[in-house]
Amino acid sequence: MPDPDKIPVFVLTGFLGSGKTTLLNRFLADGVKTAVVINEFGEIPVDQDLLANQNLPLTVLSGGCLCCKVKGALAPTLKNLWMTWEQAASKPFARMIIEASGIASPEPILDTLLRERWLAGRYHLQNVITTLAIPSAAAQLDSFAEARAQVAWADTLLLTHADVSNADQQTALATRLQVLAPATPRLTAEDFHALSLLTKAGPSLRRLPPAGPLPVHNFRSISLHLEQILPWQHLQTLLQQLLNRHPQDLLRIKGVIYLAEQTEPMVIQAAGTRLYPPTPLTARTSDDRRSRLIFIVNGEPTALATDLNKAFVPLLSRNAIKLH
Ligand SMILES: Nc1nc2c(ncn2[C@@H]2O[C@H](COP(=O)(O)OP(=O)(O)OP(=O)(O)O)[C@@H](O)[C@H]2O)c(=O)[nH]1
Repeated sequence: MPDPDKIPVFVLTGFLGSGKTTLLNRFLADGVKTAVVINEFGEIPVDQDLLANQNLPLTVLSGGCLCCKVKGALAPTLKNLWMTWEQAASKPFARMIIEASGIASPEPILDTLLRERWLAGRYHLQNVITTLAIPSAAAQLDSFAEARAQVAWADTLLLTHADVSNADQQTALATRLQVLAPATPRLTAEDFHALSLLTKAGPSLRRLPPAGPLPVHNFRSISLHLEQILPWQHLQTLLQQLLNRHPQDLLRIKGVIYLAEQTEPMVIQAAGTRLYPPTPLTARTSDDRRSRLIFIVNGEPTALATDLNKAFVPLLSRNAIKLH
């Protein structure tokens, strides 16, 4: 049974664009006071702007993964949050949700939560939930060790994008999961029970992740600030051309953009070669009218960087493209 004196922690993991932030918003809608830690690989964080509820203790750790470059930031973050919690007469949160970056391997995160004595005495790791986008997950599991680790360490697998998947994709994913995690419960994100994951007790015994060197990723991110305000059709054409020219290496695009035809900022997202239509931002932490875009790339992004320069440099202020 979870210890009532410890704060329950939920780790939300899953490959790039698989629906973690979407699910986080659904979880937060239950109104339980929640501290949220969001980890983003890109240098310009976007996810915090996508949260419908901006009125919560939120920490964003960006510019690397919690499993490697920013692993060291997790323990102090959780310690500070606990101190705030302990000193407050009215408790600011009753649970914590950590959203890992889409390319994070979960082991180092679990290692921090389970092996750091001070933390393990105050926080209880309740559930590790891994999202998998049905149309793309089988190929990601074949290509990326990080995706396989996310499945291997999950307490629950949550299948997303069922509405845009077909029977072949569902079978391909089910076949992979039967090999990688045959005993791990699977839910679809639409399933009513997905929402009850935050009240369900986690496993009574946990494997400890093996102590070892931190993972080395083969991913890069490119971020850019766009000062010129474009019509959507123009930007859409530029982005779709990049996605079509780099189907293997360009894994994810996301950003907050300003468009000629809209007064409010918009969110754009692409995962795989799918570019989603822009959606208005309901909440925004700042409003500087500068669009920002993040591209996450597998391998050295030389060819993509060249194409990005060709497409965007005429529209940018000097040195606005950063490789990370
Ligand atoms: N059609 C469909 N779209 C979805 C579903 N879940 C999420 N999306 C969309 O997929 C895109 C990516 O979703 P996110 O929730 O941002 O994914 P993420 O895992 O947080 O992405 P990263 O943090 O970049 O790894 C967004 O445009 C979502 O609106 C789903 O079940 N069906």
